[in-house]
Amino acid sequence: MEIDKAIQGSDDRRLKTKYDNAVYVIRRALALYSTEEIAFSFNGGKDSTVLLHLLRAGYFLHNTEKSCSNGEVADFPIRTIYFESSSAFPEINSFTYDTAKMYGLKVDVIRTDFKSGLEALIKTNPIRAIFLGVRIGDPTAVGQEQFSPSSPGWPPFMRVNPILDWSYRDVWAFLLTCKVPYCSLYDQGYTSIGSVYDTVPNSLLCASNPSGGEKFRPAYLLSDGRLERAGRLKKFSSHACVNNRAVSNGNSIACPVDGSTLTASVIAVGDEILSGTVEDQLQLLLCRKLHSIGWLVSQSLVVRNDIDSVAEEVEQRISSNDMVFMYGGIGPLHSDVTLAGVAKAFGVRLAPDEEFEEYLRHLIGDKCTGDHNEMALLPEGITELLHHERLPVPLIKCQNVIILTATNAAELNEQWECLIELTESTGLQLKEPFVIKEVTATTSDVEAAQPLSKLCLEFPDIFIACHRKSRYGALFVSFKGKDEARVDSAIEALRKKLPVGSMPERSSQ
Ligand SMILES: Cc1cc2nc3c(=O)[nH]c(=O)nc-3n(C[C@H](O)[C@H](O)[C@H](O)COP(=O)(O)O)c2cc1C
Ligand SMILES: Nc1ncnc2c1ncn2[C@@H]1O[C@H](COP(=O)(O)OP(=O)(O)OP(=O)(O)O)[C@@H](O)[C@H]1O
Ligand SMILES: [Mg+2]
Repeated sequence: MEIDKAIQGSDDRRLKTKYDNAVYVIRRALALYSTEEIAFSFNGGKDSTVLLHLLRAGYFLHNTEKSCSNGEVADFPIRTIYFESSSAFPEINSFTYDTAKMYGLKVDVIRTDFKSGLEALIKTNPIRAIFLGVRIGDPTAVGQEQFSPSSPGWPPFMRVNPILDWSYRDVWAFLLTCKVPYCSLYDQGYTSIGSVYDTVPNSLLCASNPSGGEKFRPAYLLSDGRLERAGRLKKFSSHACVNNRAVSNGNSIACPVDGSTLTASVIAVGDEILSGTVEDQLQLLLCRKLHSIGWLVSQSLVVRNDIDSVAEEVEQRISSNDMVFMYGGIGPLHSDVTLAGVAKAFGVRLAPDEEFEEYLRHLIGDKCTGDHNEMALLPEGITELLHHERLPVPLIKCQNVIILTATNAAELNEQWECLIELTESTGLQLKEPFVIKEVTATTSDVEAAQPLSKLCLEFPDIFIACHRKSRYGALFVSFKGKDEARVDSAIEALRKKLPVGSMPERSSQ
């Protein structure tokens, strides 16, 4: 068996020990469960690629011992499951499918979230154990051992983690020693791969090339494996090279943001806003409030009152922002799906929260019905109640999602003030506010275009945005930055670049 031969022929003693231990775990599992009862969770990532070859070797060794046969593993009979997502890198997708073909894997492609996918799989198949490429150091490895039952709230199965104790270096030693194919992204500086929204090449592998562009060295050259997730930082992080895919996919801002700038997304839930029957005033107010505490708003959007739509947006925004603010869709009505959407995004269920129920009972009193109790269902295990004496009911925080119950500007002002007073428990750090200044210019867009482009290059730390209130009226140029003197310098620099007299006065602050 080529994998076993490659390892036995290597003089890397540490690798041999890791290999032997992993194969031992695999053979224990193969002895405990029948082939029909096990599955292999494969996603084309480096860790699951290592696991694939360990399983092939382990399966072969297990069988040769039983039957004394001697040969290659032609087909791999263990059911392979792949959770395909539209936000996966195309390279990951094609590698997964190519690998499946090359090694004769029987792949079940699942297009739902992990939990419901596994629920359906287990309902229709006798699966009792699933092999995963989880390693110590992965956020999901917390509390896991080589054999760990699935978490409470998940369908019942045994998680088998043969490479739990492998280091980043072990993974690359194995892949390179065995000379097996791996996803091409790892040769382009990616060191751990999530979705296109939260993954960029690891800046520690960034090497400038003579033509001035950026080039990334291959993943196996990362010397400190503890930094393998450095490319899984937020979109606007200073660690991420600007010219990367996650940024270019998501946002066209020239990115005048340093690593310390905190970013937020605002999500309103409301069919009534989307159908144009109600004007959303909270969005504007919330964006202003966030800027006033020095936060950058990276997206503000409205989604339908539909659990999956909410979950999809929340899932995307939580990984690329420091905080997500939500409003709308809270309560006992059929359309109040915000909390269910948040729970789904985090992969947890809604569960009764006694403390919250108590608050509601105080507020609603005897009128408490079954429906009202439904309001006390909160995302399990991730919810924190934000108490403030001026709030009749605490606000809900689920990890980095804050759910506001305000329905108008006055209520939002009140809830915001409470949040500001609660910064210690909310994580809502107060930063130096942005200074925003706006000027008008009487130039045409054609005249203004080039000077403005140059200005953006000269002032990369200032956001410069333009709009017109009427097609033939003045051009409004706004300047946003943390340093007022820099904002003023940018305004003066624009004045010098435009024809004399075309920037008459400062219109507002
Ligand atoms: C086959 C399989 C089983 C899983 N079992 C559990 C589980 O028992 N408990 C849990 O909290 N998460 C479970 N997860 C979810 C993972 O812990 C994790 O959220 C997922 O791999 C995404 O990781 P990422 O956010 O780093 O991409 C499972 C995932 C898969 C693919
Ligand atoms: N979409 C998915 N489909 C099937 N299995 C998955 C999926 N995502 C994660 N897994 C399982 O979880 C394991 C851990 O995922 P993780 O992202 O940490 O590792 P990886 O994708 O193999 O490598 P990398 O760290 O380079 O991304 C995988 O090895 C795989 O077993
Ligand atoms: Mg991965």
